[in-house]
Amino acid sequence: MSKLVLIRHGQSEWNLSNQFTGWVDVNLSDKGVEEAKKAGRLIKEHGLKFDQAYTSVLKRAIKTLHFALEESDQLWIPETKTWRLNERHYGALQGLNKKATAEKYGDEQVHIWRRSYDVLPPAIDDDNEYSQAHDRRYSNLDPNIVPKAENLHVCLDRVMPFWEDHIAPDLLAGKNVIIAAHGNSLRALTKYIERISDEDIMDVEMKTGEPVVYTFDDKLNVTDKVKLDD
Ligand SMILES: Cc1ccc(S(=O)(=O)Nc2cc3c(c(O)c2O)C(=O)c2ccccc2C3=O)cc1
Repeated sequence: MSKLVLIRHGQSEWNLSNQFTGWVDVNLSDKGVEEAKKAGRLIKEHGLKFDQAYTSVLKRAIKTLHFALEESDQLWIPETKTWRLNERHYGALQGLNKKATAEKYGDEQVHIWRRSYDVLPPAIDDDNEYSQAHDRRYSNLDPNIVPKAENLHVCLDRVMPFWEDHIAPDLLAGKNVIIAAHGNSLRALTKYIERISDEDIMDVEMKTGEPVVYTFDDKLNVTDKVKLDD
């Protein structure tokens, strides 16, 4: 038996200002810090002990993981960061708020993007202030891998190799794993674990900072799912 805990990062500064964030490395808001610490207290109260942690290469997820592990006295556990757990890349929308998006692209286009699985937003230009084209943390990646925009399908697909190569083997080895990541990268894992359809996953959204605990049998079938809250 093994356990997997998924935590969506606490509220970020751009969640607060309602801007598309994607791969822009914004910080947690004060509320987001409190959400992360509360997640750690809940983990401690439930006696959850981990063997391995995974997170993205974005500070809002990394700091959520660290606050939660510190509150549960587990900052010492092995930790791996990967771009594959990053949030969906919103392309040229990164940095725009709701008003600016509607003004630039129109309500009809926003409605299409909002409900689509396979439609790409416009790609971000390398000279856009919110582009990651020159970001050192991706310099070791094939430039063709670093996205300039992602649809939900592409985002979910680039998460899954990390599940296959790292997370699933840990769980099959009986390890307990904690992952602090983002709304859409966690959707990918939730979709696979719970066998959710392409259509239904559009309506699945995790709350910020609320730990979700999956229990697996030795064949990686889910035997229990619990959301930790007060
Ligand atoms: C920053 C922001 C802009 C628009 C909104 S919304 O109220 O229009 N709701 C909304 C909008 C979108 C989306 C959304 O989920 C949403 O609730 C998207 O998922 C989306 C994905 C790829 C490109 C564009 C979008 C998108 O415009 C919310 C927040």
